[in-house]
Amino acid sequence: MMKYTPTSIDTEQQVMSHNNFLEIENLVKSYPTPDKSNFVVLDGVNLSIGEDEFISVIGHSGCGKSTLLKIVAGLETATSGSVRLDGKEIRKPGAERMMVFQNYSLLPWLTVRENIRLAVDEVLKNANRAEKISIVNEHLAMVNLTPAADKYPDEISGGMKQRVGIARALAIRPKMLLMDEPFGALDALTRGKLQRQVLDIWENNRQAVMMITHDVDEAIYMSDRIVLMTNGPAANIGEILEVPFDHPRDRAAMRNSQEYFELRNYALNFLDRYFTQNE
Ligand SMILES: Nc1ncnc2c1ncn2[C@@H]1O[C@H](COP(=O)(O)OP(=O)(O)OP(=O)(O)O)[C@@H](O)[C@H]1O
Repeated sequence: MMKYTPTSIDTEQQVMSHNNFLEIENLVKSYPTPDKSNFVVLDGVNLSIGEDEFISVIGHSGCGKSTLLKIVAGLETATSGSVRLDGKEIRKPGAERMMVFQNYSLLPWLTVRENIRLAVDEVLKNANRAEKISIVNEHLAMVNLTPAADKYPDEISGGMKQRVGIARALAIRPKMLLMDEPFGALDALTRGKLQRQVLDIWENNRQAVMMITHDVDEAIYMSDRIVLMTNGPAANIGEILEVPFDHPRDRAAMRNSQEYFELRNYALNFLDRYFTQNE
């Protein structure tokens, strides 16, 4: 039987081998503790992501995945090391990096359309009224929400709310999309549909994506590479797995392949190994 072999286990090599749109170098994040020592969350993370690459980050709870994503978003600052997007050091949030959260974070007093429009107004200050209307309509249609455009968040389902969050992030045309367990709160059926929808959008208009997930199948289906984190504290990148399937992807065909089976087992074994180590 064939066995999945990662193309490169050496993360230093990964930094060199991909086009460096997002570059994370020797990233350390620690928090001061009451006894005046430091709690080290991330300890020397090196990763680079291409401008049209979809990356997933998987690791056990508390290892620092959200912290890593928040530093890239500019919502947290690094203790040391550097994070650059397109050559520019990231120091604060910016419209070129949009975040999609697990808990939707929509404004309940605004309709679906108004939630998207608010972001467009904030960021695309030079667009005129007609352009803004057309951008909002285009992105409503992209996530199949045109019929629900005038509803309020509490009148729509979780899957629909997440589609609003995705449309809102994409409408301001970011260079990079950051997603923190975007499908985590959804039932399996809705999750599958939304994964397909996001992948369709991305396959038609590729951009850099960094997505946190707990789901190995989701990571394989959607991403080009899977970053496996070691357990915290002082977490790091354990391995980076290349996903050997071309886009557009056919989930059923992938699932039936030997390569899928081997990659999936490889990732699950990695996570099991780290889980049992710290039990
Ligand atoms: N502001 C903070 N102050 C102190 N410690 C923090 C702070 N934010 C996060 N941490 C700690 O950093 C570690 C990593 O947290 P983080 O939320 O990044 O993990 P995660 O991998 O995203 O977890 P999960 O999968 O459960 O969401 C945890 O031990 C957490 O308690």
